[in-house]
Amino acid sequence: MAETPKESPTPAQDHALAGLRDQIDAVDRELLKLLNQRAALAQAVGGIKKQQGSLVFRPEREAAVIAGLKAHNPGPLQSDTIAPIWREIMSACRALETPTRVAYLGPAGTFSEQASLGFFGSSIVRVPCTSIDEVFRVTSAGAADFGVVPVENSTEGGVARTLDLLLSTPLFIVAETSLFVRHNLLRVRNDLAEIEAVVAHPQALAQCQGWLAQHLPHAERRPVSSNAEGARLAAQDAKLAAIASDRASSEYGLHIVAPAIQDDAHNRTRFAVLTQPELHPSPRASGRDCTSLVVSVLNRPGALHDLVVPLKTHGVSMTRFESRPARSGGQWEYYFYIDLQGHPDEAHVARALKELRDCCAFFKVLGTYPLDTH
Ligand SMILES: C=C(O[C@@H]1C=C(C(=O)O)C=C[C@H]1O)C(=O)O
Repeated sequence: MAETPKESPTPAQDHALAGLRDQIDAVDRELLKLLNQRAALAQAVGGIKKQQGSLVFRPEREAAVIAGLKAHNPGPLQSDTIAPIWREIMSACRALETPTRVAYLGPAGTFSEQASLGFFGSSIVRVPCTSIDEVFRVTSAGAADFGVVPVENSTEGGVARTLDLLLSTPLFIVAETSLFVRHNLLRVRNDLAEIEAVVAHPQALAQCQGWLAQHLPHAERRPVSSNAEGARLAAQDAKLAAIASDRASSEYGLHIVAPAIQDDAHNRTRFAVLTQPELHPSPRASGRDCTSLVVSVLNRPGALHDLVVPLKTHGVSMTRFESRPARSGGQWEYYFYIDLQGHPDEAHVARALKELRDCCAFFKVLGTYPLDTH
């Protein structure tokens, strides 16, 4: 189709443009001055924290900063853009207090990396790991200050390995973050012919199974440790196709043969931010908090009903309830992963938790933290 010929700019328009850009330059210089003022204040906060021996990162404070700005945003900036902008600003301020080391499932280009950078901003020390187990190990050993692990996906449900490790390690959750997960079919060639195998993380294969069954019914599904690892392999072998992010396509120089092939258009993954309890105090109440628990009950009639009674009595909402086998020698016993709305510093939540603890054979608080601020 022929392009509509554009009018050439008039001298008046050119003059107006130059004037507006001069104003933008002046605003940018003012912003830079203010950002440096902010950074100096954060450094001063860092000095006090050092004297107190307390940690730099305060997820509840950062959540409150973002919520406050969103509530007072006069526009025209859209509210959704406030969180990513301020996460970067706070990341740069935090880095002046101390470097933050963040472990996640790598290599470069994974959704875990994207979630980590989205949450902590880009002024961090990246610690990519080869498995979810390694993220837990590295964080437990103190080689990273925080670990970021996928907990659940809106299509596929809980990430079994994360749930099992949350139960058995002392790390606790200090924050959550979620990510829109858009999977693409990536390949060296830009077509669907002669694909022998699709290589991806088992979660990604599962999230795209409808599309794969329709378009590549005969290709083998080959699970690998991460989608980025799949992309790396596909970059070396034209018979392979990977399922991975836009970022991975540029990282490994692959064509996006088919974009957005996930079966659910609103596919999201929720990640937990973990740390060692002795290093980091549990976040204080922010007003919009989640408390995650894992419990088990004795196998007797009405046990599950008894679990929810304290929540109903004290008006505490349960936002998630998920079971995992307890691996108790084929006894059909379960651990229940429960998310509650609220913080134990709130009296009604504390009362509900106490009564809940009394009716459980096993009870562990995995963490209490501010809800995700998009
Ligand atoms: C400056 C602080 O330290 C960090 C940086 C923050 C910021 O830049 O606003 C907020 C919370 C902390 O993660 C603070 O605790 O206030």
